[in-house]
Amino acid sequence: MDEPSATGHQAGDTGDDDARASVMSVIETRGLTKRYRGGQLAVDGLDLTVPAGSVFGFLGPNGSGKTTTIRMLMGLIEPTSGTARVLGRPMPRSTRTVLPQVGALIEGPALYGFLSGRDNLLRYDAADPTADPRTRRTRVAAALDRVGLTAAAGKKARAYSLGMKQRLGLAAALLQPRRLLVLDEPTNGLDPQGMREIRSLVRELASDGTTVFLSSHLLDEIEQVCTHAAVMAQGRLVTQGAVADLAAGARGRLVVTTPDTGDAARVLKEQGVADVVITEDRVTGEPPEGELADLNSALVTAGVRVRGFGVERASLEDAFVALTGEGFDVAG
Ligand SMILES: Nc1ncnc2c1ncn2[C@@H]1O[C@H](COP(=O)(O)OP(=O)(O)OP(=O)(O)O)[C@@H](O)[C@H]1O
Repeated sequence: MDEPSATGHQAGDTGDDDARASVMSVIETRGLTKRYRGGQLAVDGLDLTVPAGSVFGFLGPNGSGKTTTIRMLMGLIEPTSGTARVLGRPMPRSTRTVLPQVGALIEGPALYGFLSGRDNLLRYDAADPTADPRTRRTRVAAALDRVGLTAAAGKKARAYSLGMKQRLGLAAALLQPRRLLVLDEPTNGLDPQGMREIRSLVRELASDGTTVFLSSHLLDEIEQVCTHAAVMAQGRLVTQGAVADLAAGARGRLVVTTPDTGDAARVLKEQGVADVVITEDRVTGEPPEGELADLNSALVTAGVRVRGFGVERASLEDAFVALTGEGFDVAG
């Protein structure tokens, strides 16, 4: 693949196979804040660090400030205070150097319905002053192939399904080699099949070393595709880090499967298990510190017939609840 054509490289700024790039933060913000004119504090003192090569999930309920952050990162709006660096350069000051190296899909792709998918891409590329017209057709064909739209390339875009439109938008973001892809809610409005397609495409892109920053209000989506995540709530960063570490920070629930749920619940409470809940043949609760085998043995000694005993793996949702004391409830 060609190198990005930007000039004035600094250390770790020359490509994905550069070992130095792996230690660089692709996105870094410090105290990033946006207060809209109406007084709404949309983003409040955000310190975000996105490692190179990560698939970074930017998670938060609707209205938590994700789109506002992305718009500041892309130099579309000015922060009220704080700083943002993308690919090591300050934004919005370096927009012209940085943006050619970033593929973005923000708020749905802008497509011409009367043009075919292929012609949309040709036109989009022609509007990019950094794109080489001599390689245009080849690059468009490669991007269509990448997103699985080769067979449908000649169809008018208005005949595309929502998922195909999203994929065409991704193809537009992939017309040139990119070091960073920024996708704002890429699966929003898609059916489960369309969601799966976009997710597997994201995984594939990431396996080539491209850093992917994607926003979502879907916890399980982040768990499925992301290596790292940041969680936003009401404009503030709740937590960030490797997805595995975030979930590991929260303890999973103890689950006992038994026909003797009443007795089991009583024994578990006596043994210090908190928040005991009975659902059908399962009793769950917050495991106490200490040896879990002792709990099992207390159940058996009390004559409780135990079919299953274990601790469920903590999810990102458990972590969110533990950190905010609230459920991860989203509207829409
Ligand atoms: N142009 C604007 N003027 C005033 N307030 C705004 C503007 N854009 C967003 N807001 C407000 O800022 C807050 C954060 O909005 P933002 O769109 O960044 O959140 P989000 O997490 O991206 O949510 P969504 O997924 O719904 O877009 C919300 O309360 C929203 O109403």
